[in-house]
Amino acid sequence: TSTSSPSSSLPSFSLRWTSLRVSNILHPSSYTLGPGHMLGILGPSGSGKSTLLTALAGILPSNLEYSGDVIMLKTSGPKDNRTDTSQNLKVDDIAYLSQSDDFFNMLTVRETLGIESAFLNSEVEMRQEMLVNSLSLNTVLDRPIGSRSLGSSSPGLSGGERRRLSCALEMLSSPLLILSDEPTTGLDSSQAHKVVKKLKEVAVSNRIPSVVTLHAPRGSVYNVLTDVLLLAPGGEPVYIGPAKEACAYFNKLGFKCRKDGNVAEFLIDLVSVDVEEEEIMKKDLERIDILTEAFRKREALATQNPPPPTKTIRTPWPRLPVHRRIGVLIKRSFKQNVRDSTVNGLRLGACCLLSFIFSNIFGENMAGKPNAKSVADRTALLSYAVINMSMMALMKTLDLFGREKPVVTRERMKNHYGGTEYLVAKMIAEVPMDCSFSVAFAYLLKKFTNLNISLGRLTSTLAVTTVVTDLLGFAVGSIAPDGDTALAAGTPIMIIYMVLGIINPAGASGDSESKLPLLLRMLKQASPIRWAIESLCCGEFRGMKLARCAGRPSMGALGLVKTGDQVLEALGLGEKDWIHGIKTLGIVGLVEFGVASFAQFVTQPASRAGNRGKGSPTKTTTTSISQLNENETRQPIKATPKLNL
Ligand SMILES: Nc1ncnc2c1ncn2[C@@H]1O[C@H](COP(=O)(O)OP(=O)(O)OP(=O)(O)O)[C@@H](O)[C@H]1O
Repeated sequence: TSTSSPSSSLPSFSLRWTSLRVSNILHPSSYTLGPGHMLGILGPSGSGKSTLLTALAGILPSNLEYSGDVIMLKTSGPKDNRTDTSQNLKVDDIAYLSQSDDFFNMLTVRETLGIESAFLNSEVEMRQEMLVNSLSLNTVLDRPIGSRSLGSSSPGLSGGERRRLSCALEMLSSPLLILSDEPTTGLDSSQAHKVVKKLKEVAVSNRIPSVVTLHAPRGSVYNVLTDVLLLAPGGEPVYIGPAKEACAYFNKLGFKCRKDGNVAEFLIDLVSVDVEEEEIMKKDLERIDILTEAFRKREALATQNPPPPTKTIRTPWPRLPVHRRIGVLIKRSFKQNVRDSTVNGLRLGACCLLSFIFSNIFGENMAGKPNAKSVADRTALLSYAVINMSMMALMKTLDLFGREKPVVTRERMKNHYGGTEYLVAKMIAEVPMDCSFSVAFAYLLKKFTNLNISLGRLTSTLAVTTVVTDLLGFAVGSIAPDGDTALAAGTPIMIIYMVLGIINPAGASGDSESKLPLLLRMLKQASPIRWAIESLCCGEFRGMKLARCAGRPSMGALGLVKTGDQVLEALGLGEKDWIHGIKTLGIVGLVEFGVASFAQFVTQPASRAGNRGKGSPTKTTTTSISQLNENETRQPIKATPKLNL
């Protein structure tokens, strides 16, 4: 394929891969896809279409081994003397449209596009308008995206509209390469044609290559393609070349394509295996063997003449300044949080209901002047208050974190912002709202019961506890690979913190901690629940005078105490005060934030190696994917596998 743009003096880009192979999933292929060209990867389900796409994007899962080179060729210079230079293919050069469409569901289409434009820090309004028009998103611009999960109360956009929005988001930047995985999923034939045509138009107007995987394209979609790669089961390529020459190629091998038939259907049929009937299956396998053998011969010839090495300069997108990046993130998180009226309503309702229930259960002994009989109830009430606020904050944070993860990963792959920036923005946007629930709960609790602790201390302790538990959620969410794992891990962590943090007024004794194994002692030190309860107990009992009670107190030795200080002594908190608990809670929160930031850094998506960034053009040395990763442990590819049917 020619790599130079025939008429323009503007630079054009081509994608070249050589002997690209992935574990035993994808067998080697080499190709150069020219500017404005669109390659369709066709093949039956499981033949490795998506795997090839992720290999080209450089975002293969870490358990897969790969070899081969992928480079971008830049053709530039005056019309009569154009030269090819090669450059690293970085994730942030690529528009990658994955199979799933993930968004912040409380935002509208317009807001979602606006946020992507803001991160791109460039004049993209015109492009945005053009994309909205050509992808027919005008009618849904001000609609919230909503959630497509079963039974969702806000279904929002249809599957096809979400697909077109994903497409628009990826096209907003000026990518050097467009990769789209099944862009036509969920679209009717006219919309599917529209989307593929739009992708091709962007490729043509930007003079860049584009690759799409297609499961079963219609004739109209196939006609948009300029090039085709046909994969057989087991990831065996059987054809790669111009779309218009595919029929002639197979005709030559003895497989006739009907002139009036759908070429895509003919190609897919060539590599399909009917496993229901043994005779037909045998024939199908024989045909595929012939095709793969012919392809391997062609591939061997092609790799005998490797392309010459070249040099390059690349111009990265300037990144937004850090304060503006955080500003955009805060705005988005805030909107996502505030607009979730169902969840917010439920949280407020839970605060009211629980304060009412707690005060009814524990409030009876607390009426009138404080006495020894109320000590256990006061301790239990404060403990449940802490547990309630912590649990609510953690569950909400983990749930939101999990839902945001795919979007954040995608954006961080494009190097829009760093993990710590995301965490800081989330804290600023979400913590005030979370704390407002703590304030409401503390106010109601104080109002309904005869707690001794001041409203200020009760409110601030519960608010700090909420912040620290939010941070715990950030840490767990950052370490866990997805939302489900985070939720599954978060609950037992919280229960451990609860068990270790709760003070049992009947059995409390200061020296019991030293008898615990080291791990449990460490966990006890890290338990926000422990420090919050200790702090509240100090605030409640320090300086309290206990009146004689009429009935017999049920808490053993605690029944004999006369002052709050004696209670604290008995609870093992003799030396401690309210401020000590709050300070330690703050330290726990800082450690959790450190863990979350570190986990975000360690799990940084592939674009960390990219050099987009400081606002000015950057020079890079020429390196192919295989060289870039030479420090990584790459095991040799195993022997050619059998067909994986
Ligand atoms: N990370 C992985 N580890 C192991 N095997 C994998 C991994 N990713 C994909 N595979 C396997 O590789 C094969 C090809 O998967 P891939 O998703 O690329 O197929 P596909 O052609 O895109 O399928 P579909 O059209 O159904 O999306 C499948 O058998 C799949 O199970």
